[in-house]
Amino acid sequence: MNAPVASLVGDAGGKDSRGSAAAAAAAAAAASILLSSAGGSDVIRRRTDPDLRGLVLQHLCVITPSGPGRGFAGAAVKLLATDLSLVLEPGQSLLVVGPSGCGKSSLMRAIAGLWTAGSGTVVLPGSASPAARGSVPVFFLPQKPFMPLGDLRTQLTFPGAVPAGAQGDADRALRGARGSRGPLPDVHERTPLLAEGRAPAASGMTGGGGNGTSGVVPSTAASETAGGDCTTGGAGRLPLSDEELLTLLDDVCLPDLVQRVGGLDVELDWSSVLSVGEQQRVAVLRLLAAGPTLAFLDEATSALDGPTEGRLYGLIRKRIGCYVSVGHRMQLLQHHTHVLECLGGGMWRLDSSAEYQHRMAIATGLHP
Ligand SMILES: Nc1ncnc2c1ncn2[C@@H]1O[C@H](COP(=O)(O)OP(=O)(O)OP(=O)(O)O)[C@@H](O)[C@H]1O
Repeated sequence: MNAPVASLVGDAGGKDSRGSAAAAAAAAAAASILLSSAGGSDVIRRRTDPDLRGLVLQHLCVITPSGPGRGFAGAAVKLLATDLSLVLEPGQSLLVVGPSGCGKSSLMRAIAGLWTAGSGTVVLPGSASPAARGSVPVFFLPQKPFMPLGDLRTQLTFPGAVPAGAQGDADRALRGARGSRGPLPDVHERTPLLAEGRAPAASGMTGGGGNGTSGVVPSTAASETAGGDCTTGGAGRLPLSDEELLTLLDDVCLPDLVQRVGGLDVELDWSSVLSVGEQQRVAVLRLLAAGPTLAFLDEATSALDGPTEGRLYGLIRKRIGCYVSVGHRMQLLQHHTHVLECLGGGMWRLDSSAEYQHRMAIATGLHP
């Protein structure tokens, strides 16, 4: 890999689009390209790099799906993000914020490889080799965790290690999660990453402008199981000993769960017997157990009280090198280094957490 970029970098496709008027014009132009080409053959291109420890987005555009069997019947294509480029380095974390329905989850899913409509390039960490054990490149936590059939141990270790050569199973699971919509495309060719060596970020970059239409999910994308947590191929650190599981349960504020349900081997209907907040804590345990290079958390702690959410994010911050979250609570800011604000109509703004808080304080009159 090329020399690391010093800090998270956002740009708007090389254009000077910091001014909101310029950005708005770029987004409007992009929208007209997008809307006229919706249903065409453009796709979000995706690559993996075994040396990458973070995330690279290049000119990413995300739109709502269109065409037969996709999206909402008769609904117009909606621009969710335009011309978003950034580099997330190890130790950096991104909080995606914005009004309800502006496209935060869709953007996250597009980046993770679970959403197909758009254009641009996403580069994700990959396994060093198919047989490599000890690291899961990418892990995705949805708001509502998937609780598979099985005993408590199965819940805690889901989705478990992906054995070498089992990518076909992951692909099948992904295809099932996507509603069997056509074949999974091939992995795009590898090209040198971070080759541009972007300059350190100027603060408060805004964006908009780009093109793209419908999509692609390569076999190296994060695989999802029935809408639940997902990982990319490669083996995780599982299986875990009972002692390790008990320690992790303690970590995620479920110290008495094993005792309460009657043991690790007890089988119950877990989505009924555990509250949503408990299920979210189980999902965070899975994340900590897997120890991925890069994690995506889509409102994954939304059902938790503030102190518990803070404690879990404290652990994530310490143990997961790089992560992207969608969330609404201001307290999440302290657990992320940068903020991507979705402004609607595909527009966005990228700030450091401190800059974002400063702006918010001024906007709400809390700061002179
Ligand atoms: N499969 C789909 N087909 C077409 N449009 C969709 C699809 N899924 C979501 N959308 C639309 O995309 C837009 C963005 O949805 P998304 O869930 O990404 O928003 P969000 O910002 O995460 O919202 P919230 O904060 O309420 O969770 C919404 O208008 C939604 O209706």
